[in-house]
Amino acid sequence: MPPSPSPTPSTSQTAVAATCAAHGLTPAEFHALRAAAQAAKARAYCPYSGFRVGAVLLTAAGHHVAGANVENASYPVTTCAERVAFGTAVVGGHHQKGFRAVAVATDASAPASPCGMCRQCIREFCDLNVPILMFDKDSNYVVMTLEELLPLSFGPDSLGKPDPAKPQPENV
Ligand SMILES: O=c1ccn([C@H]2C[C@H](O)[C@@H](CO)O2)c(=O)[nH]1
Repeated sequence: MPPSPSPTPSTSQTAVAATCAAHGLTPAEFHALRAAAQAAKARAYCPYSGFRVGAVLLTAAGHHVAGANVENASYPVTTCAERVAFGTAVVGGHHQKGFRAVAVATDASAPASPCGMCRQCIREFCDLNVPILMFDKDSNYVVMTLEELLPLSFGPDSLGKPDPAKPQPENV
């Protein structure tokens, strides 16, 4: 069963500790991801929607890779924060060692979850048990795994391809 979509108040340290224990994060990592996603949100280029989104990836090595949504006058050209972050991670050479978490922050009054296209992008680079941390304007949060957000997903294994998250010469 997916966890309740009801957000957990940011002030609940007990809940944060339980969330972290369930997903292999420390509370310090959790709060650092929240702060980094909120900082990335401030960098959004969103003159059309005014809806700021920040996304931060926690790499296996413990680095943060940030993204924010980048809109365009031709609306469909817009790139979501999550996909900006993954593109940056690929250019930085982070993608083949895997990611431990994805954090997303918005100014919405309830935690917003990644769009379908971004869920599929996350699926390309993350294991199904990777936690997606979603923060609202008050730092209340919901955490769900990729598998909970994208059940019965289509990925590299569906094509009979090797897992790109594992270091392999042909993926370099
Ligand atoms: O997962 C999502 C969903 C939407 N957006 C952005 C795209 C657009 O700039 C704005 C409104 O849809 O939010 C993201 O960055 N990530």
